[in-house]
Amino acid sequence: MSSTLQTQQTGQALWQAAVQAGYPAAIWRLPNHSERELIIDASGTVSTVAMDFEELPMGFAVSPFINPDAEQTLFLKADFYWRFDENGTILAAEHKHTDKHPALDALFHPAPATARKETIPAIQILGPSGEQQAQFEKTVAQAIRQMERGKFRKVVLSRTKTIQFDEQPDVLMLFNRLCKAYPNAFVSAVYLPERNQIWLGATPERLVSMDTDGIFRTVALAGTQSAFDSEGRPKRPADAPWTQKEIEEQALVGRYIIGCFKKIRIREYIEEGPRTVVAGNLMHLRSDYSVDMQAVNFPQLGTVMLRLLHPTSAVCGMPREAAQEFILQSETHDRELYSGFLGPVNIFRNEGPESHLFVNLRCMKLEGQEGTLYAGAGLTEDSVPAKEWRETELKCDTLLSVVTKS
Ligand SMILES: C=C(O[C@@H]1C=C(C(=O)O)C=C[C@H]1O)C(=O)O
Repeated sequence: MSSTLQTQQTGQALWQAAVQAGYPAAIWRLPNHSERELIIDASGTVSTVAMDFEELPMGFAVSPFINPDAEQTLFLKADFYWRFDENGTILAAEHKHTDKHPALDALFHPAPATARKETIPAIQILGPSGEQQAQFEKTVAQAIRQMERGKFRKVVLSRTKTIQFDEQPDVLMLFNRLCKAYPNAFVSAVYLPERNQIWLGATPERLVSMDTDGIFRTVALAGTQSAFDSEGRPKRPADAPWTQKEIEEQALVGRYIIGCFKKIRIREYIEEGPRTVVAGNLMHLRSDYSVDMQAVNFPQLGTVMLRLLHPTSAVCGMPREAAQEFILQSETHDRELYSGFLGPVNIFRNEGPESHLFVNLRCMKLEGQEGTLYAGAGLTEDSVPAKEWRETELKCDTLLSVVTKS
């Protein structure tokens, strides 16, 4: 490890160097943490792996929505790893390669980082059109009819919103703004050179976490309302009114998780909630589940549960197969990595490795100057099409308000 590197590089310069040289890179900040972590895969390509926490090295996983048994998961190896504090001071660094690696030239002697643009480039909203809104609402009505006929009980329908930046946005600046705006979200930016994409997001939904103490965690998150009242004042979470539709919708996600525990005969889980949680401009209902993996003597619990859980009924529906079929038939866009999962795997912190996978929500795919925002809404028999559209608008705003405000 080079000492020059430790003192002179900043997250900004390293990220820029990786992107300019075409090396896969991921930067993230865990919920309620201040440290940022950055990895670079020096192979230059992202591999496709089966998600197995016991087998995988230290890295960052990214999964598409469609990923049966999590066997087609993209994986960025942590050939280079740094941890920074809020001000960019390096707290820890770990490198698998020596000074001979060609990646080093690009990373450690980068072209001077272009001056930080303090202002965000202007954007134009390219879509959706009124026609797309009408189409979305028509599909909601179709889903309601199918649910009335008993085809499925819940389905999550999504849509996109396309924006065009007037010039290339500074991704690290947007990342830092998201970290500041949403302290309790998982904030990340992932550069995938083969796809020529950067995915940026601030998600409120944990899918599978395992900390150094061997505690497994997951959540049931659903139900959405604005975090502000009609006069724009923040609502008190404890006073948030939830309708029967939303309570039922969240309960379905919880039941699905408990069903997964039952399948593998885990009875010793702790369930807390549901309670109202704030996620930026929104509020949701959330129940938390945890299992002490040592106490149940089940070290593979994370891997097994991930395969059973994804995609949960928070992003797909229930029963899963029928809901997924409806999504694939009715949505007019490819979800790609939206509503998949992403996060650090086997990152060594303190005493041992930790893994934290989140559902890829409140995210934007950036291709050059074009950004695609994704948002979905959980539909049940009691859904009202116009309200579901409004909900997806609010979900797009979580990211949009941060990437456009100057
Ligand atoms: C599907 C999304 O969010 C999910 C759906 C929710 C809902 O239907 O109320 C709430 C939180 C998330 O589990 C999204 O943000 O795109």
